[in-house]
Amino acid sequence: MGKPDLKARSPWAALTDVNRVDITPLHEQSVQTTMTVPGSKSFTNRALIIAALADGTSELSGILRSDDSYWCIDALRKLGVPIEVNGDTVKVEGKGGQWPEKNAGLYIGAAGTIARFLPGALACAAGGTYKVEASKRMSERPVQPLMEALESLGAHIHYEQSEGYYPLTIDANGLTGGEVTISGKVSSQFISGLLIAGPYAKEELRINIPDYIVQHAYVKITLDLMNQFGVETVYNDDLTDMRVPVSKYKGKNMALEADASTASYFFALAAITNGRIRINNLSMDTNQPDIYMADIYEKMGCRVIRGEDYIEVEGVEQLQGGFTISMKEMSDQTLTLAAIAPFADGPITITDVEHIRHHESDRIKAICTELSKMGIQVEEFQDGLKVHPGTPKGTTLQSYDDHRVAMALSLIGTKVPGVSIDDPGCVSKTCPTFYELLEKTGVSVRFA
Ligand SMILES: O=C(O)C1=C[C@@H](OP(=O)(O)O)[C@@H](O)[C@H](O)C1
Ligand SMILES: C=C(OP(=O)(O)O)C(=O)O
Repeated sequence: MGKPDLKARSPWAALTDVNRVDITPLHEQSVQTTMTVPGSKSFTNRALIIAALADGTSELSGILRSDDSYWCIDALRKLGVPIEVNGDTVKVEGKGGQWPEKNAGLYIGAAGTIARFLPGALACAAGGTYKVEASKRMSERPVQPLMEALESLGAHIHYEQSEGYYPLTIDANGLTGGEVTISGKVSSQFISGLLIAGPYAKEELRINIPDYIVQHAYVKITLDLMNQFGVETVYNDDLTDMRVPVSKYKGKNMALEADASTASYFFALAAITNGRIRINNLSMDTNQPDIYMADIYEKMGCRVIRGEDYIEVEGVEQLQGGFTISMKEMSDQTLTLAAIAPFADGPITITDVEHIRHHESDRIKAICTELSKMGIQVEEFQDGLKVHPGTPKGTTLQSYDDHRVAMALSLIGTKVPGVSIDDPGCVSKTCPTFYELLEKTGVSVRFA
């Protein structure tokens, strides 16, 4: 296990000095809570970049305060965009598609959203030289298909170390527009990155996807947000053909959605502890794909109430397994499902998620290793895994500097004694308050 990349932890991180968290199971009492979860990472970083590109000022409320959004704000400020932060509200003074700072060095931490959304936004400006550095892991994650697409639209990109990877330098000299073909098999974020820059190209941008898009809902989130900021795109149902007109975003005040991915850990907690959790700042009325974990908890025997402005999950005595499921469309939740799978009454097989081997860690390998350490029988496939029922044995687990590994494994600690997780601070990538929220549900956590 490599050391965590602490440089990527921002001033909004928590627990950076903490080596380990010990989690105590709930025993007799079950979780019965109503709560709210922080803002969506996906909405926050899209809205920040679009607001910075816009004409006029935007006030965004309900932003996520985490490493990923901190580094996004930091990069935009270094580009000369005035951003005022007040709690979870930000005011962004848009610069109309040009960056006031013509020469800047940017650091984007471990954020896939910035790594894939910012390059197009930089390249579409009329001038400027921008060196962009990322965390160690983000510098190993793929970006080449996006960079090649941008180069085909006239962008000048220079790799500082390895061809196709961060760090890299972008010499902004505008994007031509016209037709571009890009695969959606590795990351939907490449496509969102092209779309966000699209209105500032010299001609209409037409994006063709020759295969399919992993997690296409995130592309829909991008298209909808562009529309809300005043840019009307045209696209077909499966999002394989999209057109972006030459246009400009208009500044807008907006309340951002809460994070459905974060919510899912708490629904999972209710599911495995036969408890009940209501989250009252989320509903099914969202494009965030992870909201459909509600359907999976239901399939496993939980009771789900889909309210107009809340979602509630109530667990059962015995969760049901014995199914195979493609998690392609909500692959961030692969780890959550894998972590609760041992508590089901039959094996659960997860397929179609090979791309998560390129996320914050090789997530398939990480979860198989850690579940095996606890004595759970797991079969690892190139594109997924099969988890058999069993009682995990408590031990010290690794988080692989991956927020979702830490959050998913923490769930197991609420059920069985002796679970400790190294470097729990990695949750700050998307949810620095995760352990605080967990404690509020009644789970006891101790930091060492
Ligand atoms: O666009 C987004 O906000 C995201 C897209 C997805 O990435 P990939 O399409 O790269 O899997 C998802 O995993 C990530 O957490 C957020
Ligand atoms: C894959 C993830 O993040 P990123 O935005 O860095 O791709 C994630 O949050 O699970």
